[in-house]
Amino acid sequence: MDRLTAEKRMEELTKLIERHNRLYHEEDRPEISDQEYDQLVRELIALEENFPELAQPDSPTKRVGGAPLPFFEKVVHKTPMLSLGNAFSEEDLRDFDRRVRQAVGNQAVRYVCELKIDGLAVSLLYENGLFVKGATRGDGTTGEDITQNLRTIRSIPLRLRRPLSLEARGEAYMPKPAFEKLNKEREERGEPLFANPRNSAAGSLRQLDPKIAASRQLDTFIYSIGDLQGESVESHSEGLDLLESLGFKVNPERRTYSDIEEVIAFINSWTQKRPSLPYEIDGMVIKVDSYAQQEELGFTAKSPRWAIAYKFPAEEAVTILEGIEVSVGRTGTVTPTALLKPVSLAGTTVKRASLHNEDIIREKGLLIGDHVVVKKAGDIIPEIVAVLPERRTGDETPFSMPTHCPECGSELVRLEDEVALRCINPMCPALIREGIIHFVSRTAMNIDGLGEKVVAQLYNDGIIHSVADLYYLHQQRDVLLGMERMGEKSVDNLLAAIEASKENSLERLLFGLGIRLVGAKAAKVLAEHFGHMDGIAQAQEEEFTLIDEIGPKMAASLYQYFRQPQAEAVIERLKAAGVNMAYKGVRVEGGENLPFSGKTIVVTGTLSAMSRQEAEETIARLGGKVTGSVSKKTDLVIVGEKAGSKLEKAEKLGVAVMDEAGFLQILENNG
Ligand SMILES: NC(=O)c1ccc[n+]([C@@H]2O[C@H](COP(=O)([O-])OP(=O)(O)OC[C@H]3O[C@@H](n4cnc5c(N)ncnc54)[C@H](O)[C@@H]3O)[C@@H](O)[C@H]2O)c1
Repeated sequence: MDRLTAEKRMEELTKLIERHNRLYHEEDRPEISDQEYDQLVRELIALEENFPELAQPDSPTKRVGGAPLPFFEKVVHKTPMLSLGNAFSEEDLRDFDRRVRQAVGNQAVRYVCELKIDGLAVSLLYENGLFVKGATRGDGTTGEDITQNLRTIRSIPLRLRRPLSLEARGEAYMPKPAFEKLNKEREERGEPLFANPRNSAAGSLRQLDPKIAASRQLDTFIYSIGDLQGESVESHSEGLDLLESLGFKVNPERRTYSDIEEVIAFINSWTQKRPSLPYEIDGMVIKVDSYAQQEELGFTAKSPRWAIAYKFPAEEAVTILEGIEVSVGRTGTVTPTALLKPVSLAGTTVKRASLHNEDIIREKGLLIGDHVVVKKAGDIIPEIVAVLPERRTGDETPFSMPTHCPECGSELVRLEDEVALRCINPMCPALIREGIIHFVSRTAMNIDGLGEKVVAQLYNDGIIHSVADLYYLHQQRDVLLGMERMGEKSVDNLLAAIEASKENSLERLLFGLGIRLVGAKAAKVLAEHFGHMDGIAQAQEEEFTLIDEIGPKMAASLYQYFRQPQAEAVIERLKAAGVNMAYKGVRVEGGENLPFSGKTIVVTGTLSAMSRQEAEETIARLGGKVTGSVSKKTDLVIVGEKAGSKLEKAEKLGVAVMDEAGFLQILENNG
């Protein structure tokens, strides 16, 4: 970037940040998310580093908070109440550790890790054990006198257990239940809602009438001691212990470590556990424990060099909807997918989000170019949860769903009581291709080495036209060898996996055919009931409905499927290739012999080997019942990476827990 452009952008950023500071710190009504704000600040810092001569002495990167409100008495802090430097990654934390160790020479360092409570900083002055004055941080030098409001918070002792004079600093916050209750009441009264518990706590403490603050159920955690008279402490952790013994509420989730890697592990554990807390935390604070070392490290204009705030990755992010792509699935349903301006969300970059169906586009009033809020649903698939119409510029354009299939051009239809549009052309390349992808998938025929890309290539190049053609691929070894990324070894493995799949029990084949409405569980029931494909293919519609688990719609779908000449041809070709058509399990009523029979199972966290849906279908195939939440009735919880509150609950209730490796072992043992 040239100097002139940088100068312009820096001015622009300064104005923007100042505006958002005012809205957030002075008016308690932010318009953008903290992540967006932090992004603006990081951009300005980077420009100031690249063009130091352009950095302004009063830049918002060097200032703390906002101006105190005029209708409160002012309190000048004895020592400034500063902000904290930020860390957004493990690398940032290791850099902090390197800086600290460099500054203190070869001395050993101990860190205290604390939760970063999302409220507002308060200063509490005590004289001879009595609470005499309480203030906000304000601009760091001067805060607002909110003593009367602070007196209403029960966890702030009005008299200490010993008559000491000191300043206690901490965070005043609104617990989640109180925040939800407050916003519900405001909604009922038609008043504007608070954006988050932090802003509602700040708003409550800056009321002129203490009765209002008293009604807001605020709480505190105290995290530092200063100006202590007549006694002394040598370290931050000792200070916290003293505060606790004097009657302050100090957060119990604090730990001391000497190795930054232990600090990182502790932080990561909280990234997962934080939803279970009854109050909001937006990160973790890491502080050098020894006061002597803190002194050596000192301060920048805005923050201490001996502490850093690690900010959790965003669970929601704001970005721009750049377009909508429409694709056709194996059952012909047409699904729109949002194409997003790439944004970082919970540790990954998100570029696409599911929109499920057109109704969502209409309900949410989405326009191309809109600012949207994206969230990771169940921490895996991002989705659009809100549109921000107030951020429209007028350049946004509406989107309408196509009337014809983007792959085969035939007219799309809406089947009765369905919201989604469908392509009903059985010869549509999308339906066939996606159908083959489903057929080879882990929960169906489980053919290793046939990923989506390989299937798409085989189909697009005209090497296969249906699932049956897979079983004749050995006749085209040379063609396979000519494909990209296909060496001798991978072709051999692939052909062996296809050969092995011929031995699968009937339910896998039946599920793999992708008959509308027939999921893994129904396929199992049918296979068990009929024992052979021929029985199913020849059955009358009524015969299906006599089976408990099969409803009239599925019965109709099954009957129609087997009356199609293409379906008949595919099954004949599969038979001719030697694909097993019989049920191989023991035909016992209810399938008691399956590993998960009669078990209620919950899956939580991210599995590495398969999607959540695949896992659930597999469990169903193995006799288990999958539910969404953990209770006393749950028999087993299967946990993947980043399992959160469900794992905790299972542990609390004493429910059995199995990791992914254990789960995969069971799958392996059960074909
Ligand atoms: N959305 C917006 O428009 C907007 C605007 C301005 C600021 N902000 C948010 O506010 C931040 C800047 O505010 P800040 O200066 O208060 O910095 P900060 O929130 O990043 O960190 C400093 C504050 O952390 C708090 N804290 C909580 N637990 C603590 C603990 N255990 N030990 C020490 N401190 C603890 C203290 O109040 C302290 O003042 C931004 O990074 C952004 O997240 C948002």
